[in-house]
Amino acid sequence: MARRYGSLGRYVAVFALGLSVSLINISGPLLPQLNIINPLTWVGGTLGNDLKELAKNHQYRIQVLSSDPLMIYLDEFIHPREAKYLIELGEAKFGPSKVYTNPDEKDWPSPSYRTSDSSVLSSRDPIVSIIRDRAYFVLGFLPHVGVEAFQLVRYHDGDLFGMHHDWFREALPDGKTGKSYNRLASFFVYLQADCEAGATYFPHLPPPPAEMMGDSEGGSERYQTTQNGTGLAVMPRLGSGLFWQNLHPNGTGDERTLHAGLPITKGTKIGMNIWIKGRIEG
Ligand SMILES: O=C(O)CCC(=O)C(=O)O
Ligand SMILES: [Fe+2]
Repeated sequence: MARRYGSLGRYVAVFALGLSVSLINISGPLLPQLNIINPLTWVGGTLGNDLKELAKNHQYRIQVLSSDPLMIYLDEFIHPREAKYLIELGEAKFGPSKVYTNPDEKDWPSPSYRTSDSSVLSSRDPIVSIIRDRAYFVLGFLPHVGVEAFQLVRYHDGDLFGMHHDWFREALPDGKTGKSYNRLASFFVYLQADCEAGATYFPHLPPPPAEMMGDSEGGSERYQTTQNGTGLAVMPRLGSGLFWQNLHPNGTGDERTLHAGLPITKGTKIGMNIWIKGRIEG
């Protein structure tokens, strides 16, 4: 008996050795597909968690630029690493930006009115989701019913987006609920600002007061006005941007939120829109 078990043991040992040799043989070519044991994937995963931690703990500052309409400067709202990540997320999906035609703007759209490219980001992405929560925190007590998918907009040399409102003349049906909504508020944040000019310009907003322009915080790097001192021009700065309210409390669009992305004269500017949905009764 003992000898029979002994020889069986030898068979098992030889079989096990053969199996492990064949595993060694196949593990080479298969390695890149096996996420758990591929060291490169593992390092990538670690970096992802690291970015999530960074995103969850990110701090920013705010500054009120106007109370009516509500306009808030978001100082370093997005970390440069988050910005890089979001651009990479949208990179492959850029296509010519669309323009919604409003009935009262008769000569829309002309090809030179909006020359940028746009890309919609996946709402399921974990970093997008952390930033969405950050935006919701800013909204605080403002009643809202959701957020559109984040939209990147990219400008190269000479590109622009002419004067427009972010709100719609006619409320839109919400894809999920079918109920009408309009864009209650907008976040517009610069994810890349390697450009000259290209301010976001609001002709009906108050210009920055002179004392803010020369302040120790570098006010003039953030905001400017036109030569004749009308309107507010917010300069592209990586990670910073604006939050403003588009609708009056009764749900109608605020005409004073008219704005444009002025042409950039050199380089690349990438911004990200986060549009907040407000419920429209009826
Ligand atoms: O590019 C800008 O500065 C503004 C962009 C904008 O207003 C928009 O995408 O709705
Ligand atoms: Fe806009």
